[in-house]
Amino acid sequence: MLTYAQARSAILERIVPLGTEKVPLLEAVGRVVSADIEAPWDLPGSNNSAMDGFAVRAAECAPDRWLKITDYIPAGTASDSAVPPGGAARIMTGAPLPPGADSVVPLEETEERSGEVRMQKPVPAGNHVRIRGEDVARGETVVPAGTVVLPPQVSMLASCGIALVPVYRKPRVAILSTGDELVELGTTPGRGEIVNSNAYAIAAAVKLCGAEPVLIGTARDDAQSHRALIREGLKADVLVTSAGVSAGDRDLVRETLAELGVSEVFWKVLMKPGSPTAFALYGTTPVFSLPGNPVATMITFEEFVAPSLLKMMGQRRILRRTVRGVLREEARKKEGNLHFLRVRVEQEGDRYLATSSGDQKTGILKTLLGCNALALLPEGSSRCPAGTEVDLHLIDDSLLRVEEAEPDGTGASPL
Ligand SMILES: Nc1nc2c(c(=O)[nH]1)N[C@H]1C(S)=C(S)[C@@H](COP(=O)(O)OP(=O)(O)OC[C@H]3O[C@@H](n4cnc5c(N)ncnc54)[C@H](O)[C@@H]3O)O[C@H]1N2
Ligand code: MOO
Repeated sequence: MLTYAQARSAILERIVPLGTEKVPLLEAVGRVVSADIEAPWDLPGSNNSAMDGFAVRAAECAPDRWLKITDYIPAGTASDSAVPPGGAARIMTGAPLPPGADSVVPLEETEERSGEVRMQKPVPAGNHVRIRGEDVARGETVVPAGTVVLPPQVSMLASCGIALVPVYRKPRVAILSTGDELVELGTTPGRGEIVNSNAYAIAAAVKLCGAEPVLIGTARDDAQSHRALIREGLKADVLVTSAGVSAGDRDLVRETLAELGVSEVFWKVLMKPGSPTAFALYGTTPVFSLPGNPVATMITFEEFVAPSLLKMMGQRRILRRTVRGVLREEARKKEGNLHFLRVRVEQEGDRYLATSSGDQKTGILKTLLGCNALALLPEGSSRCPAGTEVDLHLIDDSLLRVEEAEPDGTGASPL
């Protein structure tokens, strides 16, 4: 049986980025640029004013000299008439500097009388002038391949007039539930039945990765139903199945996959929850068979599927931030398996302290809601006393945010 680390490597070394596509600028947000993007023009496109004021010839601006106002250049216009010696052009922020002018004097540093203006202090050449191309030169790479598109990239791409952005494709992830006990959301379960929550949990996690979930339904516990839906699922970029993957006599997922030509890379991992996980490939299409217990489903998604989807989308940061931390209380486990303990981590100075979020049985879902990290209790030990140092996979970023929003929503910084 593979260790968790071996299983994760066995998966990730087989995952390759999907193809690329060009999408409208706003659809590129959060996605990864697949080719270097160059500026088609200089930014700014001309020498222009950084202030509302007067465009002047600096050398003509002796203190107490009145200059004739010869032009008016609001933003959005451009003037070809040169500022004559002894003249000044009224200019607004962003408007191109007229010929002859080499400096701008802000309004508040000037004094005006009918048709004339005087500068209150000496004017250096080049004052408040933005030089053509000083931000970006035409042909310069403004967004390199591999960059995640965030608002600053959007600002730059829009400034460059780039309406279609080359990005890695989002995988379509088929989600297949299995089991006769499942009823759909909206139906009250009868005796022996449960709601198919895994399909929704997996879909939510797929969405948060930036990929596209496709719920393809529930396979009943018979070979024909499994075959039909797995065939359907294999048309997607990724297939994720839930349940039917352990030792039960109605666990049909693995044998149906094999029958349909899907090659298994591994089954079973030395981890808890999640030991019956299987991973297989259909050509290059990854197939993840996750165990059915909802906590095991979520943890194996988090540890195996999420990094794979991110890698397929060209992301370079595919793993959660891992820090070393200390258990506040003793934890017991079975020797031989790596245990993922649901914990709440708090930072005290430069130390991370982890407290169990409650009952750790795989059947207890509640404690997954209350945790912000998974603590990895190593394979070799059976007892981890308080104070044991462990790896912590931080599964939400609340540790990085310090300001709390007020209940009315005020108080939180948007950035
Ligand atoms: N003899 C053995 N029995 C079990 C083993 C084992 O190694 N030998 N492993 C146990 C472990 S660990 C897990 S985890 C489960 C995983 O089993 P399966 O993946 O085959 O899943 P099922 O048995 O079909 O279901 C397990 C559990 O999850 C519930 N479930 C299933 N689908 C959904 C869904 N879509 N939404 C919500 N809940 C779901 C299901 O009702 C069961 O309670 O096997 C142990 N047994
Ligand atoms: O390992 Mo199972 O995945 O405990 O719940």
